[in-house]
Amino acid sequence: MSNQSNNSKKKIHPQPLQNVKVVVRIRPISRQEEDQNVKNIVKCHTHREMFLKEKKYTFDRVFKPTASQIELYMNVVAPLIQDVVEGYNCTAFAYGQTGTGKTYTMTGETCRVVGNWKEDEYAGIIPRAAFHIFDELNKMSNVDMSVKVSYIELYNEEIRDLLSDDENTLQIYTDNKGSVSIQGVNEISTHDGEGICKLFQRGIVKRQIAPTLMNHQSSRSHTVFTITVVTRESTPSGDDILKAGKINLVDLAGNENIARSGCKDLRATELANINRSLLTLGRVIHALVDKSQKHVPYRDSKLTRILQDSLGGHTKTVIIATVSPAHNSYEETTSTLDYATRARDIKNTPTINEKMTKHQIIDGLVKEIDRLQKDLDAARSGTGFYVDKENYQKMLDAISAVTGETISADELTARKAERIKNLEDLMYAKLRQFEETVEQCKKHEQELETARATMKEQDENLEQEKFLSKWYENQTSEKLAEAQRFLNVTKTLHSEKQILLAKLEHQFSINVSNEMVTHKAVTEVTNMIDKFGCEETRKIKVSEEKVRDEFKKSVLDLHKDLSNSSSTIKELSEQCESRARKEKNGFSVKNCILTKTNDYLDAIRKKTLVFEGVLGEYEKQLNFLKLEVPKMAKIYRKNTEMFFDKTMTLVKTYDDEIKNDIIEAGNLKTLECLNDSEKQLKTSIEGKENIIAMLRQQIEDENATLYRIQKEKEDLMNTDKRVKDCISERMTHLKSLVLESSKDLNSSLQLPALIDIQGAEVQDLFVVVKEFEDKLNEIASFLDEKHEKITQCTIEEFSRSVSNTCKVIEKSLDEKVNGLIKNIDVMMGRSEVVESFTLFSNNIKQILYEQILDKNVKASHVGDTPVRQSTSYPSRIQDITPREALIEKFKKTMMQKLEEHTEDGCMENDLLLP
Ligand SMILES: Nc1ncnc2c1ncn2[C@@H]1O[C@H](COP(=O)(O)OP(=O)(O)OP(=O)(O)O)[C@@H](O)[C@H]1O
Repeated sequence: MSNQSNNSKKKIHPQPLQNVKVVVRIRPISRQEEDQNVKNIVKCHTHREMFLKEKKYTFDRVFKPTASQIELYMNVVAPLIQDVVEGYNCTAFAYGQTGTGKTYTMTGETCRVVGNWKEDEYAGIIPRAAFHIFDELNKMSNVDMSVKVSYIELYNEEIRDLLSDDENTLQIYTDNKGSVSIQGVNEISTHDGEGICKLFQRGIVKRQIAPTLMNHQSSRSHTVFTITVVTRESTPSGDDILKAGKINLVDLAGNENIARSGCKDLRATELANINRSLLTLGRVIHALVDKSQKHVPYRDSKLTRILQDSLGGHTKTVIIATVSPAHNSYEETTSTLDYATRARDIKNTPTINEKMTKHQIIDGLVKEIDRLQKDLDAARSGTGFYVDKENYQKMLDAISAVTGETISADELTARKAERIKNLEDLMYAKLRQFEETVEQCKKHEQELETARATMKEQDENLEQEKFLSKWYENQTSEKLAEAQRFLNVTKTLHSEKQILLAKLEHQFSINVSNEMVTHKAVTEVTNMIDKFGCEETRKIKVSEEKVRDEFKKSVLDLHKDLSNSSSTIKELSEQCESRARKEKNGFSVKNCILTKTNDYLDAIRKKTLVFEGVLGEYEKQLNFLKLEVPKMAKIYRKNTEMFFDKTMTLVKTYDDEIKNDIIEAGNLKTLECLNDSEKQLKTSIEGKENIIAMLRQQIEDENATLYRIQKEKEDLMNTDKRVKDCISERMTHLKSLVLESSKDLNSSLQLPALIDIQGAEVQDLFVVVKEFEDKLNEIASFLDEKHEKITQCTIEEFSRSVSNTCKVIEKSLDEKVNGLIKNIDVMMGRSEVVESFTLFSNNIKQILYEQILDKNVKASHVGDTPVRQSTSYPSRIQDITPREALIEKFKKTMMQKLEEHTEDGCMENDLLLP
């Protein structure tokens, strides 16, 4: 049975009258028409007005040939879709001459949607509406919905179901409320737009199409594609609001004249039928508009019967009149536009089909059963077909109401006969329906029983749930209070945590920065110590090497000089000795010289010893320094590392006071270390100063000795000079004497000859000899004297030589002494080392103060530290009683109450909740 038969159960709310909406779509000139050089005789004036030649027409909308499918859909059909979902019945049908675009408008070129229905350029109304309906339904929430589709064809005045596999024709019937239904039409449920399109495609292939002269794919039947939407919404009162709306999308076959269409035989019969139904449609429209006509000939054709509700009924209707702009279609276009113009005056009363509650349905069914029961009783009690008198009267009234005519008895009899036939059909249908309904009632009764039992159970459950919910309510408020307490504690802890975190962050940033400062300072100090240690060690090494070389050289030179001196002196002594040997008193001179020389050598040896002693001392000092400097560097390094480690440990603690104390302690410790180092240095410096003083003393002693030696040397030199002068004088004198003596000696050698010869003269000779002897004695004494003088000269010469040698030695010694003094100066450089140490330690102190203490970031005040206090909060969260235990408790309570009530004889079901 069609969904339309259910209309009898629907509650219909009358609505204000609403004119049928009429739009016109002008097709573009086709290629065929272009070839025929047809003239365009249709012009659009505004979007509501158009001209056919000079005649002006006004419609709800006029679509130009260029108007797109989507433009037409959005303006004409889209508003109806919303109405359908609301529960209205709507109809959109295309009417017009064959080949003017009815199928193009309703179906489109491919009878489906490609992509989004709002964007596809070519889809017609039906596929687009299929998707649009689901878009609208999907916007609704908490609504059950069902969408059904039916598709019928009216061909040669016979109705065929395009969605059914059998070829049976279907019957139309009108129910007692005047609603037209098609018996047995297939209504197929679908869940999406795609599903609707598929059904549409399934049906369309069965549609009667044939080529005509006017359209090579001319639709030879009228089709009605119906989408029914039922929504069910539950109200808080428990009733269901049912809304049932539908849209009929009608594609009529084209009106055409047989001659132009070129139809013959079968096609001509087809055309005659098409034209008849369209003619009736025209008459119906005319009758609806013409107030003088009381009878609307819906029944004259099946098309008008199907469209009865859409024309002057409760449906919202839109007519799309399609026209060709070609001059050779002038007559058909005029006819279509005249139709359309007339149709604009048709008035409908659209109503929403809604609100069918369960109770109302049951009431309706009971009444229907009652009525049918009466009919059945009447039929059983008589022969033939009987209808209950009251029902019969209602039928008559209904006929009068529908036709609105006063009819003659014969007419009435004829109509009654037809009506009775219809009623017979209906009766059988109703009987079947009745039986089905009785079955359903039984089923419903059973369901009712089950529902009652379920309700009872649910009541009990409800009590139990009330009990549980009350209990949970109490628990919830307790838990809420507990949670609030926790919340307060958490809030306090959170704010304290924020303060502590801020402090911690602040402290951490200080620590990081201090760590960097300290690290930098320590690195600098360590580098300085390393550099200092290296530099000083290098300096000491250099000076040590230098001094050692100098000393070695000095000592070597000294030894060399001494050996040279010794050999020179030896030589001189030998010379002297040989000379002295020639002289009488030579030994005494030699001894004298040797004694002097030995004295001198002794003095030099002594000096050498002193030098060697100084050198030894100096080496000792050097060795001491060599050991001392790395030790001190080590101590510095150790102290600094110690300080760094301590500072590192300290910066990792958060307590400012402790930190400051420890930093101070660290600084004190460092200072102590520095002081210790300073003291050690001082002691070392003092030691070095003593050594230097001692060395100075030694140098002074050496200087004194040197001075003495110099003095002695000077004395010696003076003596030498004198001896030398004397010797040279004597030598000169002696030489002259020897010369003279030799002269005298030569002359004396001539005397004996003179005696022999001159005897007389012997006396004279003796005298002369005596004189000679005297002279010899004189010469001897003179020679003695001379000898003495010569010895003196030799001594002087020797002294001079010695003096020269001594000068050389002295010069060499001077150089050595100067070298020694220089070396002592180099040694004095140790005081520079000490000074560098002092400077260095001061630098370190400064760095430690400036880099660490001054640059160390002092902690600033970051909020008050939260006061230590005990926070009270529940140490354990009580478990929630399990549901099963609660249900057990509830049951017990119920049993107790029941017993108490039974004892009291009270039957009230007023068990109190806990
Ligand atoms: N607005 C339009 N724009 C473009 N082409 C159109 C338009 N209207 C119709 N046509 C074309 O005109 C031809 C005939 O259209 P259609 O089959 O829809 O006419 P019809 O009115 O349904 O004819 P019939 O009554 O014979 O079935 C088709 O080829 C169609 O593509």
